Amino acid sequence: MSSMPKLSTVISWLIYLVPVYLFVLNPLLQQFLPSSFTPWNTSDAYGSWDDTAPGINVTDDSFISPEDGVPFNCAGEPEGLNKYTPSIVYDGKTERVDPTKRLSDRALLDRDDTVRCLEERARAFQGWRPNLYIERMWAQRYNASGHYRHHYDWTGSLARGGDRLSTFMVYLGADCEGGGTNFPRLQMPVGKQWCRFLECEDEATDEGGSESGLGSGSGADSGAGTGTGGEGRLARLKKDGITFKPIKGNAVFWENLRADGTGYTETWHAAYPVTSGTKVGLNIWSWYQPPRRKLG
Ligand SMILES: O=C(O)CCC(=O)C(=O)O
Ligand SMILES: [Fe+2]
Repeated sequence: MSSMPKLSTVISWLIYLVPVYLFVLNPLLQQFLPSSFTPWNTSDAYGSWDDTAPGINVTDDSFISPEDGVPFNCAGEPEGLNKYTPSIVYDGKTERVDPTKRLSDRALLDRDDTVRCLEERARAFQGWRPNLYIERMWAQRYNASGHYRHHYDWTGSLARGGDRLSTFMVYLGADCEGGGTNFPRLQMPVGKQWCRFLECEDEATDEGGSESGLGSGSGADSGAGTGTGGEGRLARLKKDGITFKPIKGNAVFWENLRADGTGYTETWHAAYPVTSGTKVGLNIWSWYQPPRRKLG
C-alpha cells in the first residue's frame, strides 16, 4: 500500500534539491538555453532568437553608429555629405540596385556634431532602450519620378540575430510636388487638423488635374503606377490609407516590430513618385539585436 511521504521527508528533499537547482541545474540551463526561454530574463520583451545566429557585427561602423563616447555639440554646423550613388534594395539576403522598386540616390552622412546629436536624440526618444543601435545615416535624394515602392523596413530577421525596430522618416528637403509617404493599410484619422500633415480628399478636388504618376496598384510591392489628375487622385486617396506630405523639417516615427519580435504588416509603405523638383529624405533606423550568449 502506498502512503504519502511524511512532511519531514519532503522538507529534507527540498533542503537537498534547492541547492542542486540553484548551483547546478540553473547554471547549466542558462548556459545551454537562449535567455528567451528562461523566465527570469524579463529585461526585454523581445527574445525569440537563435543562439547560433550571428546577427550583424554591432561594432561594424559601416552599418551602425557605435556609442564611442566622442563628444559632440548639438549647435554644431552640419558638415559631411558623401557622394550620392544609386540607392539599393535589400531583401534580407542581398543588396542590389533596382530602379523599378527604388529610384533615388543616397549619400552616407559623416558622423559630425549634427549627426551625433540626431543619434543621441533618437536614442533618448526611445528611452535609451537596451540593445538598440542607431544605423549609419544616409540621405536619400529623389528627383522627378524618384520613388520607393511599397515595402517594409523590417525583414523578419530577429530570429537570425537582429532586425529594424523603428524608423524616423525625416524630410530634409521637400522642394517638390508629389513624393508623399504612403501607408495604404492605415486609416485616415478624423479631423481637418491632420490635413497639415496628411494629404486630404478635399485638397485633391480643389487642385484639379495637376498631379500624375501617383497611383499605387494593388497586391505585393505595388507603388509607382500612373494617376489621372484630380479625379484619379481623389479615388486614390479614398482607397490608399494615409499619405504624409513631405514638409521640410518634419519627421514621421513608427515602430516596425511587435513585442514578440514579429513585424507589423501595417507598416507597409512607399515613397510616392516625385512629380517635379527634389525631395531629400533621411531614415534614422534603429537596429535591435540582443546579445549572443557564448556557448562553451
Ligand atoms: O521617402 C519616403 O517617403 C519613404 C522612404 C522609405 O520608405 C525608405 O527609405 O525606406
Ligand atoms: Fe521605408
